[in-house]
Amino acid sequence: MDSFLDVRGLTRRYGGVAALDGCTVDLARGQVTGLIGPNGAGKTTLLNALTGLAKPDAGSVTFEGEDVTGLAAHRMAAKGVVRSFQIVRELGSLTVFETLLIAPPHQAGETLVGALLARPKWWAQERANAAEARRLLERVGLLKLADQPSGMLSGGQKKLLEVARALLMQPKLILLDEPGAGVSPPLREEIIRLVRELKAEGLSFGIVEHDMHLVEEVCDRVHVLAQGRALVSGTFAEATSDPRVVDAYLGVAA
Ligand SMILES: Nc1ncnc2c1ncn2[C@@H]1O[C@H](COP(=O)(O)OP(=O)(O)OP(=O)(O)O)[C@@H](O)[C@H]1O
Repeated sequence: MDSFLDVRGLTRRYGGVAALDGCTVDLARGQVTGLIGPNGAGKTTLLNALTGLAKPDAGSVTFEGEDVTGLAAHRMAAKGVVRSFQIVRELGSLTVFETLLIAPPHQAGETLVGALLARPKWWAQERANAAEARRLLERVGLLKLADQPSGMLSGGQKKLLEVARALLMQPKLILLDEPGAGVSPPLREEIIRLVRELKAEGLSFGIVEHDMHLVEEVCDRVHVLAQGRALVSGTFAEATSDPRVVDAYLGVAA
């Protein structure tokens, strides 16, 4: 089988809490994989561990056959694994265009603040990225808002801008943390359309999401996480009809 992203026995502890506890999941090339599960299941920690923001205590991550366990964010991004970063409120006075350009995390730093501190480097990259940034804003339907302060964007428009920022890094795999959260229904449909379109072009996705409509619409497969590990994997229909999953969501001890 084509090996894309394979997570084996990943463990990450915070004090006495095992946020990930021997988590084994795989994300397939060219597919949208949902990472779902009740609050505190370890979904965000998994995204963080895959993108250098949480160092695993045990286990392994392999991407395209190469061991990438614990690599820093910029190194994962260079390999083609990129996660979306929330647009922080303090940068709301920057225009949409500037916000897109200031945030190529694999280049200038892992955070927006890091990107700001690395300004000279950023200016050089800005010129190279400007044309591509315009193209991507058009792609996600935000070009008409390019000169507006990004703080004025709605929740859904911010999510679209986050996807554009991830795309600027020319990834193979995009990891999205709750793309449907705080998004109005029309823009949620727009995000669903965009993810499907990008998948058709060969991009792969891993999506952490509580909005089951969005998961059902875009995910080829889902892994249901509970208590730091994968409980059930399969299609959305298979997973959500599994009694163990129902129990996990209802808070019944596994
Ligand atoms: N930085 C941290 N420090 C301490 N505990 C943490 C930290 N990050 C996560 N945890 C704990 O690890 C567990 C898993 O958290 P995580 O955020 O990964 O779950 P989640 O599935 O993303 O939850 P949600 O759906 O509510 O966002 C929780 O018990 C959480 O309190």
